Amino acid sequence: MSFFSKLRERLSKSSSKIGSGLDEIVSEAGPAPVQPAPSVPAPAAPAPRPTAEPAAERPGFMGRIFGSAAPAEPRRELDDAMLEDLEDMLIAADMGTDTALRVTANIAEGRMGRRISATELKQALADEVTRIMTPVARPLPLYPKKPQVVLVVGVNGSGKTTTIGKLASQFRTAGKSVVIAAGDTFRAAAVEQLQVWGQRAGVPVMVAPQGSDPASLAFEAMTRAEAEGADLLLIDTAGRLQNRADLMEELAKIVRVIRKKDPSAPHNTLLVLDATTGQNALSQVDTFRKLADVSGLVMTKLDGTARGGVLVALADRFGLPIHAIGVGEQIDDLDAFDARDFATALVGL
Ligand SMILES: Nc1nc2c(ncn2[C@@H]2O[C@H](COP(=O)(O)OP(=O)(O)OP(=O)(O)O)[C@@H](O)[C@H]2O)c(=O)[nH]1
Repeated sequence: MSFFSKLRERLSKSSSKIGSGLDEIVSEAGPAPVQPAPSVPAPAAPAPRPTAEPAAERPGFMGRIFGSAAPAEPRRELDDAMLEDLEDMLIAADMGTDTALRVTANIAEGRMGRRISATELKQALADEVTRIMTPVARPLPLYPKKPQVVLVVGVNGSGKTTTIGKLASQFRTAGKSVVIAAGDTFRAAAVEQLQVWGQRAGVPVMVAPQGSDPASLAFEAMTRAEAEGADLLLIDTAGRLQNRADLMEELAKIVRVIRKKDPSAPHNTLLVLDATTGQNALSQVDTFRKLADVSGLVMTKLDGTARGGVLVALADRFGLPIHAIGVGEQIDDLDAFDARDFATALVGL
């Protein structure tokens, strides 16, 4: 199955919320406007011929020639009330107030007073989402630097381990050599999980005794990656946010230590976000940008949530590159982020 088909299928909670929201908004229209009465009296209608079919269902002349046309879609005049409904629906779909307002205003431009269908509205929304997201849809940049050091940050449970496993596997498939460092040394379960992913991906995972200093593990991993001429070093980190000062110090120390080996490292700092947290993802970006020099985002768990609209809010507010999205727990359920594919799937087109 192509990733786009998977995305369409797995984004269905978000897309059915948005898609059916737009259908409802349009169907809330009152009766179609009354046509002005013809100035010339119409000729008396011929007496209806007895027929099994109601006359209204008979196809017109063009329909008889080209085959029967689909029933016309309901339409609603785009006015202030409809825009307000649209804005509320976008906010409910986790796009955030500012983004919802901007998107609504852009959709209104040039369309006020026109009677539009749900399909036209979906198309207009997909265009707006694509416009916002195109500048941030950038795959993880790869540098000739060996090893390219990728620091992976994010709160516990956001999907860091899984993302590292999936990335490692994809890089391996692309012929790159990879080393993983299990930098959350406090959580034995996290280390074990990373080892399982490493096995699946065929990538060595460097671990340290529970509770030991993650920075010294990072240094050892850097030494090994250099010695082996590895293309990439992926470093997992702890995600405890209860004590930000500790976490900040831990991350800063990892960076200090790897810079002893390569002053330009880390080359990427990926923040992994869980789509099911909705608007909370915005405050996580704020927090992690203060803790680390976040260079790009990965959004996981877009399957199984109706809150996928938050990715639009993130793109609009921060403009940070979105490198990849996750739509499941399997190794091939992560792929580069494509703005048009995402927008189309999100609105249910
Ligand atoms: N449905 C779904 N589940 C995912 C996705 N990505 C990760 N998960 C699941 O989310 C859970 C947490 O993922 P982890 O990769 O362990 O998250 P973490 O950030 O490393 O968390 P810690 O190990 O607690 O630090 C696991 O059960 C994963 O299988 C995704 O894209 N979709």
